[in-house]
This record gives sequence, structure tokens and C-alpha cells, in this order.
Amino acid sequence: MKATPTAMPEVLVFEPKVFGDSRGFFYESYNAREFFEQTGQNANFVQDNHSRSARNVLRGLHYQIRQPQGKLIRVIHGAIFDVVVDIRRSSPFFGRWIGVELSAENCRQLWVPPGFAHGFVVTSDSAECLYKTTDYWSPEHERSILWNDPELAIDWPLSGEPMLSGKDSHGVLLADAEVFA
Ligand SMILES: Cc1cn([C@H]2C[C@H](O)[C@@H](COP(=O)(O)OP(=O)(O)O[C@H]3O[C@H](C)C(=O)[C@H](O)[C@H]3O)O2)c(=O)[nH]c1=O
Repeated sequence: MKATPTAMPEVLVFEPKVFGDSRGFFYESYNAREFFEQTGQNANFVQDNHSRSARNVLRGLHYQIRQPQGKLIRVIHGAIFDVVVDIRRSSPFFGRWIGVELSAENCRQLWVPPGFAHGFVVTSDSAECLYKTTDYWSPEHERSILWNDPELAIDWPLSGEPMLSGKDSHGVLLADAEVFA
């Protein structure tokens, strides 16, 4: 598992070693020892999530203001443009975003530590995402930042208007959001 820092160095792209043969392929999708070696963190993942979305579905930008979740995201069908926003006021990257293509094809995974808002848009006909989280879902602590906040100016690869949940249609601007110290 090779880990590559992104423009926000705490956010890492993992590329697993994929063993292909005439039967298909095999790879370790998670290895706690390797995760620690690559991140220096003993992530205690407590929840696995699985979502499926159609093209142009945009989920996000979500975070939990309490019980913030670290997330290890991968795609097992289709492709997404995965976006992370640093919402830690003390960070030199506060208000900055990065986007990474995760797909069943590239087998890449994204490690998003606690302290970031997370979202993605589906760029294939459909996509299935699996992700581990380091804390439990806590709906009362869930917050949404508006996907098209002009201050963030995220360059979403959209083909037309995105398909949003009611919650995501009413996200708040970063300037008005509860953020981390
Ligand atoms: C997140 C979550 C949701 N739910 C229930 C609540 C709703 O009845 C249903 C759909 O929830 P929601 O519309 O919040 O799902 P997403 O829009 O995919 O939310 C996720 O999308 C972005 C990309 C994230 O990073 C988070 O993991 C998460 O916020 O699943 C649960 O039962 N457990 C959970 O952990």
C-alpha cells in the first residue's frame, strides 16, 4: 500500500498493490499495520459505510462538529470525484479544497482525517462507495457546507445540475458554518 500526500499533506491517497492473474485480481483493501506505518495513526475504525449513487449525485460537504470522523474511502464500482475541505481555522489550509478521482479502476483510497468536510460527485453512470469511519454517526452533530459555496469555488466535474438531498440543498456557507479551532 503506497501512501501519497495530497496538496493538504494530512490527506493521503493510498494505492494498494493489486495482484492480477488469469482469474481476476486480489488486493488487501485495508491492513491496520500498514495504515499505522503510513499515517503514524492507530485508526480505530468503528463503522463501515456503503453507498450507491447515480451519475451527477453529489453528497456533501459533510462533517460532524462533535465526534468528528476520520474516513477511509474507496470505490468498488464506477468513479467519483472526491472532495475534501479543510475546516480547521488554525490550519494554513483553512478553506482550501482538494479533489481526487477514486474509481473501481484505479483502486485508490482517500484518507480524510477528522477536521475536514467531505463530499463527492459521481462521474460514472453509477458508483458504489465503501468507507470506514473512526467514530460513530451522530446525526445531532452532523453539519453540511454548501457544495457550491462561492468562497470555496470547488470545480466539480458536473454534467448539468447535481442531484442533491434536501439536507445538501440547504448547506451553509463556510463563512457561516461551525468549524474546528
Ligand atoms: C451517514 C449515515 C447516514 N445514515 C442514514 C441516515 C439517512 O436515513 C440515510 C442517508 O443519510 P445521508 O443522506 O446523510 O447519506 P449521505 O448523504 O451519503 O451522507 C454521507 O455522505 C458524505 C459523503 C459523508 O462523508 C458522510 O459519510 C455522510 O454524511 O442513511 C446512517 O444510518 N448512518 C450513517 O452513518
